[in-house]
Amino acid sequence: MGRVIVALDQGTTSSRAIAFDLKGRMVSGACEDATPSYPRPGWVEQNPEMLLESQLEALRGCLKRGNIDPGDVLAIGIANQRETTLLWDRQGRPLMNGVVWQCRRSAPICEKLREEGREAMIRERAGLIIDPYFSGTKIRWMLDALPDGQKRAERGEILFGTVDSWLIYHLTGRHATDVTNASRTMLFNIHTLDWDDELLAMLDIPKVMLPEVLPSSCPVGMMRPEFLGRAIPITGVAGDQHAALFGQCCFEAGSAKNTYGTGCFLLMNTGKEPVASQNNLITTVAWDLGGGAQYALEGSVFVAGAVVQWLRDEMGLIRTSADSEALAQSVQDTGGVYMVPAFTGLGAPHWDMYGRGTMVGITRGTTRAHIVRAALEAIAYQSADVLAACEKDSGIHLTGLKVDGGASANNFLMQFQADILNVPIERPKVWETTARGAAFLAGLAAGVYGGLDELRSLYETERIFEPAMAAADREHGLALWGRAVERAKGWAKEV
Ligand SMILES: Nc1ncnc2c1ncn2[C@@H]1O[C@H](COP(=O)(O)OP(=O)(O)O)[C@@H](O)[C@H]1O
Ligand SMILES: O=P(O)(O)OC[C@H](O)CO
Repeated sequence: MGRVIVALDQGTTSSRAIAFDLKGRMVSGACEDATPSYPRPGWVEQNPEMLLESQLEALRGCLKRGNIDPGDVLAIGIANQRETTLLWDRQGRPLMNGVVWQCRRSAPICEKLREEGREAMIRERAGLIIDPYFSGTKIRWMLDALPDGQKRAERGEILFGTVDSWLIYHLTGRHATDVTNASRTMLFNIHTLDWDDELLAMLDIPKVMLPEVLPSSCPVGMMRPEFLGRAIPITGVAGDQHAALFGQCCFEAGSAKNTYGTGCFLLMNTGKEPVASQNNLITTVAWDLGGGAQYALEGSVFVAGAVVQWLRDEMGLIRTSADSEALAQSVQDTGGVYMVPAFTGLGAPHWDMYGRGTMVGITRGTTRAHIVRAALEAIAYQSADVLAACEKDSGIHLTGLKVDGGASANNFLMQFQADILNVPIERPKVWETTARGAAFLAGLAAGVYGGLDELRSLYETERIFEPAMAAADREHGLALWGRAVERAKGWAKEV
């Protein structure tokens, strides 16, 4: 095996390590479960030690499976689930379970921020909407829950980080994050690219607990030799959705990708200036290669592939996630069933933290296949809502959308997505674009790649799904979907 770049992709449900050769081809990979726990309705947690251990296990597995000598690993790049909030002490010991991005526990803190009229200020500085999704209110909740939490944090005894920081801290000893991850905290000013004193004061979060903010492609530190027997440079870090945008080579303003993983994240590159959303999207830092930030508009949908998992694990309607494809194709339509999988509220563009899942239109004739099809269609409808907002905000009409993530393997879903958007869907040969993006970021800083043109030349399309639905059917479907969404809103306040 020749020389490689290894990407660590720490996601919501799995930790993956993937080795790429210098042409960006996957040469080895390993995956370990990173299962979250759900201690109360709407709460989602992860054990920080488990995140680290599963990631290291995946790394070792990837090298072993590919027969890769650690000496041939030129650089490591990290991509991670974003917003998930961890607190640890200066010995690196976690102080409690990590609060996962999907967790709703800080909803009351968000409500208070809304009552205080902070919306416009947060949107202007952080580019974000007030929602428990982002790290800031999670940190507040955690400091309140820990004995003497606030005082200890003020004394510098407690460190905060998203999953990238947690990994970097343990792998290198440095307390650092990158601009993309920082831009998801609600504490970071996306214009100055620095922590924002007013946002910190708003939540009473001591600056001393925050990591140093780095570009997404730069020398981060050396992974200590104790892990693989020799020191290896870490030279790329980005939130997973930003890494996927990069891995999809969406380098120009107006290019966009949608990742179908646990959730669905549609990001559109908007260039060197942040675009303020008028349609309930968020403005985020796409990446910084060291010469300033590139920005993106993002629509985040909380539940996408996770609804398929739920049909499999809780409802027992399918045996594997992949089975959903044939079952959905076994019926002509959903028989009038619409499912809104708002299990953890609704993200963009609705932002209803009290929304909950619903299904409408069930009859005695509704079958398992109808329900599975309705779930897959819901993933596409949610993405359509987000894309419509993206087009309105940017004034750009998309001529194509690149896709990736576990559920993008589903051909029924991809065809339905093309139909409902009326836009061709392009699926790349390398589906692990998140990992590929992290490897590209690391490879640029390590001097493996000469620049963006070289990365572009490595991109290969696997399949294009052309839209084939009549306009009237599309409009009918979207209208009924909109009505179903209205029914899901606010439900947690009723029960
Ligand atoms: N063929 C498929 N059809 C539909 N959903 C799928 C398929 N394969 C995987 N999934 C879903 O995709 C998700 C896993 O995608 P992945 O990109 O690995 O997610 P994450 O990075 O969020 O952990 C799971 O929720 C799974 O249910
Ligand atoms: O773990 P994923 O791939 O579903 O991504 C999670 C997102 O980064 C959350 O914002």
